Amino acid sequence: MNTLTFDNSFVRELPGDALTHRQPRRVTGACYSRVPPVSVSVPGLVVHSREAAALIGLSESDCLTPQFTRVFSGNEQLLGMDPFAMCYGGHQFGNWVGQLGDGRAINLGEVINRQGHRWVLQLKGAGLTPYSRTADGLAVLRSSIREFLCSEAMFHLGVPTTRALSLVTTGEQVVRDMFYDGHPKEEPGAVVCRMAPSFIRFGNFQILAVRNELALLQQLVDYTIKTDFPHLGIPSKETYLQWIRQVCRTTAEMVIHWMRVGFVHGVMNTDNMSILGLTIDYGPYGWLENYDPAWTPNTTDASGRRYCFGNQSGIAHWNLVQLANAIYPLIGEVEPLQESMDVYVDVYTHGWQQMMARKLGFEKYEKETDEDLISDLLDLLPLVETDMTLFFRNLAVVNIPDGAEFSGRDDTSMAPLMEAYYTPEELTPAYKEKMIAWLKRYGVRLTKDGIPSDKRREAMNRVNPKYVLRNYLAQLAIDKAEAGEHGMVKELLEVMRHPYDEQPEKEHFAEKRPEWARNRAGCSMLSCSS
Ligand SMILES: Nc1ncnc2c1ncn2[C@@H]1O[C@H](COP(=O)(O)OP(=O)(O)OP(=O)(O)O)[C@@H](O)[C@H]1O
Ligand SMILES: [Mg+2]
Repeated sequence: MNTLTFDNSFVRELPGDALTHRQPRRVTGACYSRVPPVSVSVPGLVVHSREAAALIGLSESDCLTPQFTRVFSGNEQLLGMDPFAMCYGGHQFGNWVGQLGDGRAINLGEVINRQGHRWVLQLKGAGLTPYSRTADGLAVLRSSIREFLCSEAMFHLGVPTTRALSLVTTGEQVVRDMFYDGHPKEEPGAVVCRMAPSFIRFGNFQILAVRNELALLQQLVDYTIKTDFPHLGIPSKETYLQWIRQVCRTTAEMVIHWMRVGFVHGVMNTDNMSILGLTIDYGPYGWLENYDPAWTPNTTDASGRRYCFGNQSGIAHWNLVQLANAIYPLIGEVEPLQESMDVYVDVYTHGWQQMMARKLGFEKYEKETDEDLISDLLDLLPLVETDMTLFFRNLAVVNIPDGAEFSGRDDTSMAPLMEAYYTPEELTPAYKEKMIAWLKRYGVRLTKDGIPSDKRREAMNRVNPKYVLRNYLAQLAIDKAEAGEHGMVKELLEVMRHPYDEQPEKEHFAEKRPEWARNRAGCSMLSCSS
């Protein structure tokens, strides 16, 4: 542990708040406030991620020391740490809300690992900061388990994400009104240590632009380019535009991955958009079970569905426009910024098409055939409750003979897909006919590529996961953990380390949502209360 090397560039190179007390306040002329984590009474390690630990050179045995638990609960600071909370603002649900900031996240320091890579260590739930506004700076076990498991599950799925190093319980109770309906209750408190090369969000730039702190805005942009986009070279107007275009590309790629695996972020406010295109803030997120583009897990968003599955790409674009507006004063011209926004549309459109083609096992997207084939499938899926993950995974085993025309004459061709339907007994002959007709066209398309079935299956299985962090699975692990039993959290982490592999003894974790979970809180409905 004491071998960690820190290089705290953010606090070294950027101006901080002159005040050092913890009380919530408006912080101007600064990018952060120094604030140490609050000590907790009985820290207890629930789980850690060996892959995340390895990124900063920590071994398995390092993670099992009492010091590891002390440090990542906030009870001990290592030499070289210089804790701070960042100042940022944001658009929440489309409205500018002013200063937000790390209200319960505290950055411990920036580790430089043996390969020279920078990893910022950040505790979430570590106590009051100047940015806590009226809240308590804490996090509960329920939401911390969700954050920890999903961060690592996403990493193993190949989705750009912040990482989770550790999850500790604090031994303290935290009061939460889960559905904001006047029923507060005590829940166990917890702290997650996250890691990312940078936790800077769109909102870090926005707050400076809105306040007209333009010199500081430029300083933060220059710092970001120098630290996280060094290949762009010396900051200049042209560099700023290149930078924005790169943020457009990485953001598009991130959302394409979400669409590939069926992830719904749930609260895509501009303060939850990472400048590195990493998925950040695992709050009221959810995994698409039955394919329904209008689905959102976030109860706070139930009426508008702003952040539902099908809107994610459009919202990311809207958020990028807000970022472009924020850096406009450094460019002074609208046109090049507008053109940069087109990069997003371009990268998203083409990337999404290629991604869908790969999900279907094609070598590459062919507009003439695939445009209709894909859109017809996406029209078919919501007609009856169809589990997205199982549908695509099982599509690989639909029997389409190599080289020979796929007949798709009767129901038997659909057999592997039956597992994906929530009420298979209710499939009407008309629906089956439509699906079989689609499968027939799909078969013709596959024959055209001529990839041998086993090769195609392998390729499909590398992009269509078997195991995702189904909402009800996380909830079952939470129920057990709240009763003091952490085994399922660890077991889920293990399963999610190999999401594309068959794990015969873990088949039950690949099953579609059971009926009891359809309307249960935590499984299909989540609030922002965490
Ligand atoms: N319990 C809390 N105490 C203090 N501030 C909070 C708390 N919960 C949320 N906030 C703050 O409210 C704002 C919006 O919250 P949001 O739910 O997006 O973030 P979060 O889950 O706390 O954290 P992050 O985005 O860092 O993952 C942020 O400024 C956040 O720090
Ligand atoms: Mg947030």
